[in-house]
Amino acid sequence: MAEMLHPKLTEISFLLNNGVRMPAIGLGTANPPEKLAETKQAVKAAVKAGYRHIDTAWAYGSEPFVGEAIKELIEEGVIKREDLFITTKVWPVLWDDVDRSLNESLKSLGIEYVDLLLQHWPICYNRRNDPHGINGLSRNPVREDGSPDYNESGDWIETYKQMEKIYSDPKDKRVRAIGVSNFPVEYLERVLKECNVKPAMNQVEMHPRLPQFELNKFCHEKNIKLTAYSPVGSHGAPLVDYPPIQKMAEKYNIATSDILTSYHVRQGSFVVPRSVNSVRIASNIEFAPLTKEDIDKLSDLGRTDPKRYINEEWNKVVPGFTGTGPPV
Ligand SMILES: NC(=O)C1=CN([C@@H]2O[C@H](COP(=O)(O)OP(=O)(O)OC[C@H]3O[C@@H](n4cnc5c(N)ncnc54)[C@H](OP(=O)(O)O)[C@@H]3O)[C@@H](O)[C@H]2O)C=CC1
Ligand SMILES: O=C1O[C@H](CO)[C@@H](O)[C@@H]1O
Repeated sequence: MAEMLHPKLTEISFLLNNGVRMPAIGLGTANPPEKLAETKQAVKAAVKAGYRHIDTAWAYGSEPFVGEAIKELIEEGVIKREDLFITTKVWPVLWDDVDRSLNESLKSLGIEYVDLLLQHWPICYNRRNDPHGINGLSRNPVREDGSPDYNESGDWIETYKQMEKIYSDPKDKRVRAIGVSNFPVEYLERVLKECNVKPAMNQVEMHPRLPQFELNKFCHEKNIKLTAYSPVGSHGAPLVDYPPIQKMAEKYNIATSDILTSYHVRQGSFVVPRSVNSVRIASNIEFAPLTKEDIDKLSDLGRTDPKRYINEEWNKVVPGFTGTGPPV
């Protein structure tokens, strides 16, 4: 029997609810401090391997390196700015100053617009100066007793309202689409009720051990796309060594990481694996034609062995974004 030909994940894209086209797979850039500078060569390797979508954030400290890579790729004639899809995010220390956040991101990235701007977390922090922080601000401010320094009178919806104002101004060309990240269903419902622009995206931790059944159902019904972060289990890629997923990879004669990326794209979602290793960057884009039964089997791990990898102290105020996640 002739072998089936499949596209690479980098050749697949989906439309957002405002008509903007977004490549299905992007390179994650939340690199640890000791690997931050490697972001530049990672982005260049990714683009040369076919990626056209880069996921970054004000809070990552990786924007200047993403910017250097974009500049060189354009100068080398590899791509034009409009060939790339750049996502960045507003961190909760700038919850009430989206204009500043966006301008700092654009400056660091060396570009005039981003393709997608996300509210990173529905949280309001107080601003504290920190010369070692991001643009002089502490990323995760804490009080004397070590607890997160939330702004108790702040309302997280203010961030989204400022984002939609920028997006809706016909003279302001700085963002092509807006969305959110780490939003549970009840928070999305509030946005839909109180705001005018429907979020195009909700970026959340998602993989077979955290399949986000409820969010998938809600977002599908409302035409809000999902992006899966930490698709291989974040630092050290623990899901790549997870036996049930390895078994699925053997069936398809493909790398385990490709099962983990294809799992989302096969369901119409976006995925942003991170790597600074050019071999892994290029190998994470093979497409596995998973059947509905295979996807159901993988998602069942979210019932039998649920696990959340991004589980930080300050996430705990967001319902469903702590512990092993929402009940399934
Ligand atoms: N909105 C949000 O709140 C969040 C968004 N994100 C976004 O999602 C991206 C991805 O999530 P992240 O948490 O970084 O974790 P990932 O699940 O992408 O895992 C990254 C780790 O996996 C390793 N890795 C990647 N591919 C392979 C492979 N094929 N085989 C073995 N190891 C591999 C990398 O190491 P190496 O570099 O050595 O290859 C790195 O240690 C982030 O970079 C960021 O852009 C992430 C967390 C939260
Ligand atoms: O986007 C993010 O990345 C870090 C973890 O890598 C997390 O704190 C934040 O939500």
